[in-house]
Amino acid sequence: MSAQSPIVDSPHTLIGFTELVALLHRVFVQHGTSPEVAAILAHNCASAERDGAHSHGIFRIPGYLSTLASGWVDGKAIPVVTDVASGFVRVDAGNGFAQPALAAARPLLVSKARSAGIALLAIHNSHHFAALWPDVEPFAEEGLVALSVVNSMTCVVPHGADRPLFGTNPIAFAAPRADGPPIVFDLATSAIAHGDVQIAARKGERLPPGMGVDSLGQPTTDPKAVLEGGALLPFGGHKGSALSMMVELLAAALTGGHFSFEFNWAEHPGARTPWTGQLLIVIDPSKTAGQSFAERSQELVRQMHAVGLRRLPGDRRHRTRAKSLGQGVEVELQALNQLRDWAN
Ligand SMILES: NC(=O)C1=CN([C@@H]2O[C@H](COP(=O)(O)OP(=O)(O)OC[C@H]3O[C@@H](n4cnc5c(N)ncnc54)[C@H](OP(=O)(O)O)[C@@H]3O)[C@@H](O)[C@H]2O)C=CC1
Ligand SMILES: O=C(O)C1=NCCCC1
Repeated sequence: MSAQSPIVDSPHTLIGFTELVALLHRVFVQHGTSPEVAAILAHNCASAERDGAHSHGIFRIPGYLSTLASGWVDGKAIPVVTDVASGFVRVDAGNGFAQPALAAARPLLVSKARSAGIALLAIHNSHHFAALWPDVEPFAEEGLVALSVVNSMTCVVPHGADRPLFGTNPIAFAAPRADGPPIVFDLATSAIAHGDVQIAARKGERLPPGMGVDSLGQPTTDPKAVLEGGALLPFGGHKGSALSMMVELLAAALTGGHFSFEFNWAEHPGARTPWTGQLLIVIDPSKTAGQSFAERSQELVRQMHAVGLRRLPGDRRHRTRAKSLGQGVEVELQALNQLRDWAN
């Protein structure tokens, strides 16, 4: 199995979303996951590709497969859900992927959020290698507000420090609104996601200034210098750094997962998935808001548009999604052929 895929800027082709999910399902099963885990990861990965979230779509498949081959992650893990307290659910992902752990705990989490108004899900012993928005958006589609954080692997220098410690540590948020898809944002707390640095390196592009440092800690715009011994910076200086620290605390310390600097995959060549933790908070706004929350969030959007805002977070994804569902998902031909090989 080659880790050199996909080739960016190669010819593209179209594939139906359902066909892509089925293809990815076969790829995962062929490479050691259970059919249940494969179904969740395939849908997640195809959704990212469908929405144009390329740094966490098909681009990630070689990393998933080399990780499975290395024995670093258990592709057949069965998550263990514990009902801890009225608003608190805990899942041990069993050294498996985080998304099946979330799926296993979801019914209990939603029922607690609906009865208590708020519920918290702590996932530990888990691997998250994907975009975070697919974890929160479905809650908002059923009228709930959701916030999630996950920590990754050490590659970000805390503001004011000399060496990397934090992960790229994304934060995702989703809220329903009356006249449109949920409001969703999902952002790395690093100046750029690690996946985008890899993509820039493959394309031979430079990074914008202020995103990374080389192995000597000197500012660089060379993505290879960042990947080969260098590191990333937090977005927004001390502010992004504080948020990244918060993600470490919530996603790892509070869940019982590893901090980004605590796991060591050196003895598993090919391992790419951070072995960390994830936190979700789900709120039922009907319990807290005096007026309809969805109407209030719609009003906020109206006012943002009134002051000239043209793009909400999530707008680009939804435009790409609509196009993909109409014409098919645009994928690199070489990457698609490789997936077909891996599926057989
Ligand atoms: N699993 C893991 O450990 C990690 C995963 N990641 C994932 O990497 C992905 C990319 O992260 P990142 O590079 O920070 O994301 P981006 O900087 O591309 O986007 C961040 C958010 O801002 C929105 N946005 C971007 N540009 C604009 C604009 N001009 N106006 C309004 N909104 C805008 C995006 O919406 P839209 O999507 O519509 O463009 C998105 O919600 C995320 O999905 C994240 O979860 C990152 C780090 C670690
Ligand atoms: O893009 C990133 O940054 C990451 N994505 C998946 C997990 C590792 C970090």
